[in-house]
Amino acid sequence: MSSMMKIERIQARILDIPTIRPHKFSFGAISRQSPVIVQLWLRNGATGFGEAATIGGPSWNEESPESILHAIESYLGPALAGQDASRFEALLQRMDAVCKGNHFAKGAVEMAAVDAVSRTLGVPAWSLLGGKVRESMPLAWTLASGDSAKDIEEAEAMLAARRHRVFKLKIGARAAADDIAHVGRIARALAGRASLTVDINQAWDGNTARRHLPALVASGVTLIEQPVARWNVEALRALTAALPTDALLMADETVCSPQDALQLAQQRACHVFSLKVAKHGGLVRTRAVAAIAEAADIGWYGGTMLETSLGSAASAHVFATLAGRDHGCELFGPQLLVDDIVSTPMTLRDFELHFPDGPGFGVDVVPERLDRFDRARQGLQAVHVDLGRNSKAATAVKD
Ligand SMILES: O=C(O)C[C@H]1C=CC(=O)O1
Ligand SMILES: [Mn+2]
Repeated sequence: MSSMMKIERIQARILDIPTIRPHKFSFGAISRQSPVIVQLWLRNGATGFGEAATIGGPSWNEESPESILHAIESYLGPALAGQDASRFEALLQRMDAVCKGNHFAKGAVEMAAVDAVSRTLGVPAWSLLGGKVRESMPLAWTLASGDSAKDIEEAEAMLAARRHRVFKLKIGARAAADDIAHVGRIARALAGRASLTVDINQAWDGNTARRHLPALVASGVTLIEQPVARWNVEALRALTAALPTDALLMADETVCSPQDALQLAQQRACHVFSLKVAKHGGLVRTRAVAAIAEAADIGWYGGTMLETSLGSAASAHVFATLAGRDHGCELFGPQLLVDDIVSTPMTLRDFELHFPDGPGFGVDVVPERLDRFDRARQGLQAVHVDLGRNSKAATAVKD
């Protein structure tokens, strides 16, 4: 069997898919996503797909669609040619030997290998990842238009359609007092009908966070994500210790490797990990980070890098297998994009995302859609985050 599972070829390409509206972060706004889609062929004729999405080029962390494509084409793909695709850990070790870091790129390749092997065996990917313990999860939606009235209108529509009742607000681009007022307006409008979380995406220093987190909790926010820089574990520790008991502090950018997870656990520097397949470097390593969460009595959240239905379904497969205490998920990337690359996306019903079964990740990529959004075919340039007039970077230049 294993010679049948040998990797014949790996190909990657960048897609550019517009978002349904600008999505604003503390560091700028995006109006398109540029996922890298990997296709992997086995000698047995089976094929699998993987995805790595970044946000605003390399604005979220060091990796960009271009760096991911380059790492796969020049290093990871050649290192894996002829290898047994079913030996996932061995593939990771080989990729680590030829390429330091580059977790997003490795994650996309490993995802394609898991898909191809699952399809060869005719089984769902979750069965190779430990077996599933859940069929669905509550699905959050991010309100990030930058305008309180528009965000409230959007939330009302989501509630009426029974799609989402957990809303994550992206803050940190404006003065903290303006953000607190924005969160307060939305909290009052949705009181008793929805829960609210905020993601500051590293925008605050420790003192700003210490001063403003109590007001966020007082207005009803129950989960606070990455308020300070990813290196600032000491501030995360102090904020976690001081947070009123109604709310939890969640690490995102700080928790990538199992070693990051262990450090946060040892220092009790958060209550929850946001798990994301891309930043952990694949499905297998997502499980390694989740194991540390469980052992340390830290909760987990099913995070997203705003992937298409492909990367979202792959994430759903690993989230389906995890033990420990979960705090819902945010695999809403497909709903934020104007179009999709699979024939039938995952089902969203009664505020829950229903996880697909297999074979593979249980979603089928439509080749013509890949062609339609292919950056090379569209002749588009690299995506840049829009620094806009609200951003600190733009203000700093003006000042
Ligand atoms: O969590 C992030 O930092 C990235 C992403 C996830 C949801 C969203 O709106 O942005
Ligand atoms: Mn985040």
